[in-house]
Amino acid sequence: MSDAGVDRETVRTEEIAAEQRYLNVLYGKLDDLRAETIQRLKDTLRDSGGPPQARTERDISTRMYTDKLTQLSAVEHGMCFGRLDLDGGETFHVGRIGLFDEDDEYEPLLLDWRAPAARPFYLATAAARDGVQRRRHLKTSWRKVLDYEDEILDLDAAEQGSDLGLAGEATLLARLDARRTGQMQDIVSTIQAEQDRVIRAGMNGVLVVQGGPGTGKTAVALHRAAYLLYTFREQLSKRGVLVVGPNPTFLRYIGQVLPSLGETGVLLSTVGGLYPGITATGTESAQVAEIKGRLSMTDVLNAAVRDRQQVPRDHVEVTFDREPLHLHRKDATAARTRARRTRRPHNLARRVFREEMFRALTMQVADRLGRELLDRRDLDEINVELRADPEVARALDELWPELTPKLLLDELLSSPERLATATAKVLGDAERDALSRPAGTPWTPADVPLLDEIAELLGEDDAQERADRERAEREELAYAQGVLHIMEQDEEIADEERLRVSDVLDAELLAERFRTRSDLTAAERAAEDRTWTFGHVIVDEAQELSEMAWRVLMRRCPSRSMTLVGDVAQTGALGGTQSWDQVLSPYVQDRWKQVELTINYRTPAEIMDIATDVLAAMDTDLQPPRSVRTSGHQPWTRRVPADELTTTLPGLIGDELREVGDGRVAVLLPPALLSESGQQLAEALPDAVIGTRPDDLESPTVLLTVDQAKGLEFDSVLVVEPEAMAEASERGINDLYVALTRATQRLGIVHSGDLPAVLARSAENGGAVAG
Ligand SMILES: Nc1ncnc2c1ncn2[C@@H]1O[C@H](COP(=O)(O)OP(=O)(O)OP(=O)(O)O)[C@@H](O)[C@H]1O
Repeated sequence: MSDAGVDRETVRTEEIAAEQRYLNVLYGKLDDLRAETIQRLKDTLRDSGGPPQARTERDISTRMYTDKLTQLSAVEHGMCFGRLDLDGGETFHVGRIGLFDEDDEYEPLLLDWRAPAARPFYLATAAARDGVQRRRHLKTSWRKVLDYEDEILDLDAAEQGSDLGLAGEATLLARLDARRTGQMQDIVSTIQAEQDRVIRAGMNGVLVVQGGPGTGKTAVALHRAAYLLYTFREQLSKRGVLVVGPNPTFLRYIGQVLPSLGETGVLLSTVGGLYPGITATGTESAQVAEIKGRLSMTDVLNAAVRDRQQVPRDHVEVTFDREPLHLHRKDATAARTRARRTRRPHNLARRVFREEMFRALTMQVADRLGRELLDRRDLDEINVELRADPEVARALDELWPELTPKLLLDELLSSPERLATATAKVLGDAERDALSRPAGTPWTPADVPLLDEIAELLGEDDAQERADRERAEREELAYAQGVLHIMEQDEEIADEERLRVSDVLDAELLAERFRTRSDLTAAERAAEDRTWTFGHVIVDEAQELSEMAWRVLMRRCPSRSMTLVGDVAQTGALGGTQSWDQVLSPYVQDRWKQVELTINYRTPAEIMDIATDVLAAMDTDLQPPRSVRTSGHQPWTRRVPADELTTTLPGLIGDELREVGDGRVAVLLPPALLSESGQQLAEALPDAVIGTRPDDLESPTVLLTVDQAKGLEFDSVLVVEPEAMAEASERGINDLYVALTRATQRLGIVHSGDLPAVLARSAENGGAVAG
């Protein structure tokens, strides 16, 4: 090594040692904070009894300290990842949380990445330094500093910088090249400038983030949730943030990102998961889901509800007081008109209908007895008796029943007559018949927006339910208090010296007993309450949502403080979005803002070249995102006779598995082929699964449809029968684009017929290499 080389090495070793000393101080601080929080939690848990107010405060403290502990544990790995050296000689370290020095007037030891002062770490460039001289990315493993990357922001650097304007390029590329684990990782240490602007955008109004595949939309959406909770804590901790993803597998994939960012005030859900008490496990064709997603379903549901407000053809006869009593068409029609005129939802207007009917029936009975002989009190008595009569009640229920959303929708879809009446003005015969299904069929995700809509049309007479809930809460509270009391009596637990972390874990479990009460986070409460409104709503893969799904989300967010991320070139759902304007204008007219992400962090340039041809074949003026890197692997194609596909694929997949080592391989198949041959393929390979459950992504090989792979990524991807994929639906070409852009390293295309014309370049470039 030359002298200069030796010098550089010495400097590097010294710098690493200095950073290590600093990190030791930070971790010492972290340990102190943990110990202090554990102690406070112990004190809170030991303290029991007292008036309800004191208990409520204790519940809140328990939650607060438990949350804090979770947060302090989540930051252990990679707590400090960067440093900024400013013009005046000042330096700041940046990390996953903020730490302060109490002994030095609370000087910051570590800046939380979300704090305004940390912003130059993401935004400063050589051309716009913002007072920054040097940005340093630290490479650490747990508490150990391994290395660092420095960027000197001066004019020379400005001239030499890459045209993508990347910050911390080496650190970024190392992260992007890493093997995938089946779980998304946070990007706090390498957020890029265009992403930072989205993450830190103001909270008012609707922000649409349009970006091609791999531009970090999901990552940005999640970091934005964390940023908003940090910055607008007061506002958001009361109402919570809702993050909506396309399916449970995707939620599982992103589920770990937020806790590691230290946030718990967020509800992650699909639209299908937003109706409390329902797990939408049913499946149906894309065509049926599309029909259910149309805005015109509001007319169908309105008609379905009105259809449950009947009048007799002439009259209905019941026996009251051993005499016949008639519910006349004329009276019922008048009662129905009055009830409908109130414009109240069905279950609340029902009261008006019944009042009117009881009044008419009272008069009928009075006439029978001789009305002139009766006074007010007699009439009241008759009215009370009529109300108590089961036969009268049954007859009135026939005319205007109390309904639940589930009952109404199940009875609507399983009754050809009801369906025909409700859809008469809206659907043709074929579409109507497509909706028909047997009673008790499991709920599908597309049913959920319908149930939500019906819940609005029916209204809830929930007085009884609320009373029951409050009683149950009181009982649980009493139970938990009892347990705490027993703990307190226990000498061992009361002995401070003997309490250790394991005791606190038990206590955490105990605190779970308080779940349904005051210590619930906004997100937890929201999950149990259909009418909850959120402080902010973030929607990922927003292009997939139907018009009916948008109505659900808009109901959950009357303030319209929303971030919608998506890519209209990737829309797969038949009822999904082609234009953001079309989706949003009914709710906010033109009062929404769009920003674009342009850099692709996932798909290497070799693969993106091919995907770009597919994008160009779509009817869109969208630009493809620019890849930050090449992988050195040309995509390959392989033609295999159709009847040899299932026997040849295992060998091809095996080759890819060897290439990616401990990484992940995804095989993307057209839905028909997956259901036909998926089982046989999965059995022919070790550790291969058909991806139906959320944790299947952690398997080395997973077989999926494009729809299931949306939003996900893998080290290597095999796209099987691209022609069938492109022709499977109206949006097939979009699906093909999605399929091609899932790989972080390698792409193979396996086909039995001719390659679709849009993929001609893949055969030219990579050629038929495999096998
Ligand atoms: N600034 C960054 N630093 C490190 N990794 C990043 C950065 N931005 C994005 N990534 C990584 O790039 C990959 C793609 O990101 P993400 O899934 O968020 O993209 P997307 O736009 O949602 O893609 P798609 O539209 O295809 O679903 C992920 O592995 C993500 O961690």
